[in-house]
Amino acid sequence: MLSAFVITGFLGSGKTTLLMNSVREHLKNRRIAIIVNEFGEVGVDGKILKNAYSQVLELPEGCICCTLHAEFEKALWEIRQKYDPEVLLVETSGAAEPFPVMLSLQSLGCTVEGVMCLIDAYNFEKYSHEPTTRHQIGSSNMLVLNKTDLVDEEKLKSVEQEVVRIWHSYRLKNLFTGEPVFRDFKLYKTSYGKLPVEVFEGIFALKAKLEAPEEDYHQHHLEHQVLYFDQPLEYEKLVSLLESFPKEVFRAKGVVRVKEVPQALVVNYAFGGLDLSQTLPDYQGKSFLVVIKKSDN
Ligand SMILES: Nc1nc2c(ncn2[C@@H]2O[C@H](COP(=O)(O)OP(=O)(O)OP(=O)(O)O)[C@@H](O)[C@H]2O)c(=O)[nH]1
Repeated sequence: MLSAFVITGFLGSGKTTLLMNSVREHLKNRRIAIIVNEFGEVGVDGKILKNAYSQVLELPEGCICCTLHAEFEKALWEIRQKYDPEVLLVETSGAAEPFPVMLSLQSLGCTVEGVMCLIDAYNFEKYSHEPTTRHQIGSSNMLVLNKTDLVDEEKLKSVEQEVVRIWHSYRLKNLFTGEPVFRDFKLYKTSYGKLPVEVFEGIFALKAKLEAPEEDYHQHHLEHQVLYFDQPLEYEKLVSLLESFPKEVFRAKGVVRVKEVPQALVVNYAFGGLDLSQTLPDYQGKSFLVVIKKSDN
């Protein structure tokens, strides 16, 4: 049996960072394969992850929980044939719901060892009302309150209460028996996705056999646009561009060359916060920025 972990959580909550920090540390002696899906046709996470892992398969166009369902199953089959991994990690796009992914994993013979939902504790109230967020939390058995370095005790406590409340209201149930799929959840508080080794030891494995729901309940409330830059930008211009985004822009990410820095910069913008500290020294591709915003309809 191939062990699989699903890593879910809203846009910018820290999924890729968790893969870089905890997973790499705790599963370093295992044969790992990663499937990463992003919202938008250009992937950034895959480029970052390929610096750290040899077997990364990107599914950038579309969402693996709805339009890319068949491609996800094909990718899963291929990755098993090619690499024979011991552990598979699926990073869903921040706009995806994990349930259909769990279902595919089970139906293709993987053991779902755990579904981790990353919560951005700092920005949680800005996206907690999104239906996708609620389903992501309710479909998980590990709730990871991330970015705790950016919040005080009081805020963390209120985020925790709200997350737990959502889990109870939206927890996954077997459609036929009405039984909850996960009897309980485990809650972690961390920063930069640093988790204890127990998370990766298979102790939270999903025992229930999942059944497919009949209705298609997943809807996107997000849209995206990709901006390409032919020439390196001035650093200040890039910062002004990012700072000029309206609040409907939840997330922007990309790889952009600027005049002042020799390596391409990884752009990480989430809910008004900007991080330009990471670089991709070997990046040869185009300069681009994926901008994800709440859709008007
Ligand atoms: N301060 C702080 N920043 C964090 C933490 N975890 C992640 N970040 C930053 O948050 C930004 C987004 O992190 P990612 O790991 O790319 O988030 P993601 O969930 O993979 O993003 P999407 O794939 O777009 O949904 C990056 O700039 C990270 O460095 C944390 O615990 N504290």
